[in-house]
Amino acid sequence: NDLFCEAGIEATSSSKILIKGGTVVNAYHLEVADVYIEDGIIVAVKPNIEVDDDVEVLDATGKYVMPGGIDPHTHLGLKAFGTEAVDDFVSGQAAALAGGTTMHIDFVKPINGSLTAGLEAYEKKAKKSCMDYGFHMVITKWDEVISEEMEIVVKEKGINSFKFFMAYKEYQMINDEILLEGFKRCKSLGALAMVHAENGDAVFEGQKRMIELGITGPEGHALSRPPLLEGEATSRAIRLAKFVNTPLYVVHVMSIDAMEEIAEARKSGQRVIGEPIVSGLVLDDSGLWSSDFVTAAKYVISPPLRASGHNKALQAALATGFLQLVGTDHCAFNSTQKALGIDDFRKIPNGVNGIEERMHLVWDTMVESGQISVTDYVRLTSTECARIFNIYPRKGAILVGSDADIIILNPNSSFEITAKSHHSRSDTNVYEGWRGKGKVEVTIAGGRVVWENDELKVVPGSGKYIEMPPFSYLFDGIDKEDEKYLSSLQAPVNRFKLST
Ligand SMILES: NC(=O)NCCC(=O)O
Ligand SMILES: [Zn+2]
Ligand SMILES: [Zn+2]
Repeated sequence: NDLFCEAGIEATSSSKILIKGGTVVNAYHLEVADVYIEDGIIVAVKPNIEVDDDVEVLDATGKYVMPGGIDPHTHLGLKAFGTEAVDDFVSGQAAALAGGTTMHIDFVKPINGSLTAGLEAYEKKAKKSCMDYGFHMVITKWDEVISEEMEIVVKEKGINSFKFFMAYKEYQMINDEILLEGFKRCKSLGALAMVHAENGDAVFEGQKRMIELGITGPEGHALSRPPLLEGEATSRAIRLAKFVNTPLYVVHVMSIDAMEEIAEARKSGQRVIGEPIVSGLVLDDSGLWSSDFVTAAKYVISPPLRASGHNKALQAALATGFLQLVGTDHCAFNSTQKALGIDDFRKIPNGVNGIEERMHLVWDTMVESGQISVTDYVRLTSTECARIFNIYPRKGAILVGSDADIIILNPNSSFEITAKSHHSRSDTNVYEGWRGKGKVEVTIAGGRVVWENDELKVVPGSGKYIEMPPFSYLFDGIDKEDEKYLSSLQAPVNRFKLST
């Protein structure tokens, strides 16, 4: 549970690795094959590869060899809620690697609205990275400077997504006018618009209502922002994205209400991506009612965990294609930080852990239970994220030429989650005591074995910043839809023009 990266424990493994005899799984195909890696790149995937003695050989017989997980939604070292998240790019990444995630995409928070200032700060935070990472950018205000900065970060800094908060009225909520401006700018740059979808004005009202009733404990958090407020904002964002005709990504889908809005939009042909997070998939709101404040407060996240039933519906939507990939929203605070809200739930820092647990919990809950196939697992935890953020097949695949970010998962082995044994700096874990089947026994990141025999061997500074180019597949054909729309307006445009 120490800081492995800071301790400077060097990876000992060779730059040439052969993974022998495992079942190699990609998003739409699996086969028994060997995987040969040299200098961080996969150079061969086929049966019976012969190698020299200087090659490290890992036996994967009876195990799955899969692309490392990609977590599309993390907040490492986030400064918010009057404090700073405990997991930074050192401990958060150590945790990720121990859980089979080899890349994450973190949200850059602007400084006084400035994107470039925010990005500089995050570049510093990420310097000691021991795994690959990318950035999304948050938009907190709107003017010509921000609009120009958006172009710079897309064209020069490798960022292809922007998030808009429809909640957090006191900090960073934007209104519909800014949402529209932002969506238009995203579209012109080929960048993906993302939303935290809750009606922030109504949440503010709901919070006042709870405080007036004397409900100050963690349960007040969930009671003040019910699913209908998530459904309303999701529906509004979807409709505004349709009006602009740009793709939309809804982060942390926590309720049936939001999920059904996404499903309806997708059924009508709209390009909307829905990202459930692992806490929303496997937990419910019951923990918020614990009589012990530390226990209850650890479950505070926005949008909140919902009543039992929402989680099962989100799992079903993920299994059947209405939702597309799984994130974590990893934003860990320890119990002393959560205690900032001991007298008022509005002051409890929002966020839960998950970066280390996601791969195991999705396996246990979705594959082990029989809801999805092993190939689906790879698609939902890795490949689809790489496609959406336009880095496939460099990431998200075990193909010749792909980065050697690989896990070996033993389906017959088991795992247990505890705050004592996890690698996060948090003193609590929202999945405390969870036991399940399917264990990530080996993690290879950037061609090095970084997790093996329950031990981390990571190299600070070895993680690379992954530039993500604009105009992912989600933008294909958007121009044709625009042309259709414009030609449908020809008749009214010409209606009162005199014929010459
Ligand atoms: N989700 C949450 O409660 N904390 C992190 C910030 C956000 O994603 O809203
Ligand atoms: Zn959020
Ligand atoms: Zn988040």
